[in-house]
Amino acid sequence: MERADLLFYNIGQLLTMDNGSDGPVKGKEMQNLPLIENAAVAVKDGKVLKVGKQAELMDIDADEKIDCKGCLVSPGLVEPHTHLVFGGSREHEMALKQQGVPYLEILKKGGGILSTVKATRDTSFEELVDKAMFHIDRMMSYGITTMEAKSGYGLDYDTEMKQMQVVKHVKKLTRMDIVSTFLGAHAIPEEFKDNPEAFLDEMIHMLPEIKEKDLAEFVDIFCETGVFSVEQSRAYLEKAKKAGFKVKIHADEIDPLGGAELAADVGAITGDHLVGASDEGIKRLAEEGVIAVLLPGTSFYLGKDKHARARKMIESGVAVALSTDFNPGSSVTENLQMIMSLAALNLKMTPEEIWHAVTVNAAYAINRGDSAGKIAPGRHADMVVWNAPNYLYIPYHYGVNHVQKVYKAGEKVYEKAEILRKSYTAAASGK
Ligand SMILES: N=CN[C@@H](CCC(=O)O)C(=O)O
Ligand SMILES: [Zn+2]
Repeated sequence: MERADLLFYNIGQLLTMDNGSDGPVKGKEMQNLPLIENAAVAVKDGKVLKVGKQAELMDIDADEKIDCKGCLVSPGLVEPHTHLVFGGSREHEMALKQQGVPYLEILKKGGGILSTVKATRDTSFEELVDKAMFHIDRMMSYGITTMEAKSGYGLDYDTEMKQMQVVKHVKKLTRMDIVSTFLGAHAIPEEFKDNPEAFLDEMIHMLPEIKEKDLAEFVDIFCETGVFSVEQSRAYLEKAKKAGFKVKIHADEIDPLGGAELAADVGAITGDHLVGASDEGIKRLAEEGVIAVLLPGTSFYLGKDKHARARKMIESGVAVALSTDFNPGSSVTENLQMIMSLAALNLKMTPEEIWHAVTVNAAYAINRGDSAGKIAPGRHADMVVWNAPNYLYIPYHYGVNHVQKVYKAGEKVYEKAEILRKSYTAAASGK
């Protein structure tokens, strides 16, 4: 008899996300959801041993059998765009936004990103580690098992290095898989406000050391009005590629500058935000196979009524991924399930497309397509057992956490706590 360490059984719906082929799932293909009903999954040595109909797996002898009670089971969610490491917080900006002060105006006056830069420069390594761990744990509780983390709140050598060293350090403290991105070009610091080119040169000079110390896999830039122009971004990313990095772009987030076209031109793995992406830009993303990382929580939180054109992107053959954009200014949430609801409501994505966007496509967006985002034999058993009867339910019931249990490489890393009802149920029954 075959032996396993774990057997997940009585799974009502199992989203394997395994369509038998490699690469991100593009365009209309995102509608075809790889799903098995009445399923089971066997796990051995942290890896998936067998996946199939329950009847085919019940003769496997397992040390631990996990009754999924007819619920939904999916791969661990993948979060492809976060600004994880920062000092302080910006709750005071909420009132400014309510008074109608635009996001880029707050930045121009030295607030926004620049106020977090000041706080991050003033925060110790140890405090940043604790703070990052707090947010990582919360993301894990929402079902995320693989994520990306950007620097970008230092804007000087010491603090950018500190942020990336924090990420390197927290990787040793958590079961979360974390992919690091250098976003030194996130804003123009006060010291360089009249000479952005010199600032970009400073950031470029850091690249060999970042590479040598293995502190980041990706380089990213904020291409936006009042931040870095398309031409500055192009030159910067070309140099980053020469230094051996994969590249990403904060593109067309607020103003439509041609960031999507730039992402296609430079062969970026992803273009992120893309709220203002042009028709031509979307066409080019599809042609060049650039993954669109959409962040509907940011449009929601900034009070915008303009949203990324997900339907147009999918109809044009683009692979779409979704993310929280977790950061202290434009999207303050670790809840990727909430983003799934916003993608349904504001981006008009279907539930089938949304599940692709938070698993397999998000994994490819951070170069983890080979290891995350699918439940398939030989892969790490990163799995979520949901308190939900089916996959439609998660975007439908919004704003709350539906996770029952999270497993990372076959190890349980989170289980929902029970409400302590004993005293009042006893009182109600007169005992
Ligand atoms: N737009 C640039 N960066 C972040 C916001 C960072 C911040 O406001 O602190 C974003 O992706 O939205
Ligand atoms: Zn961002």
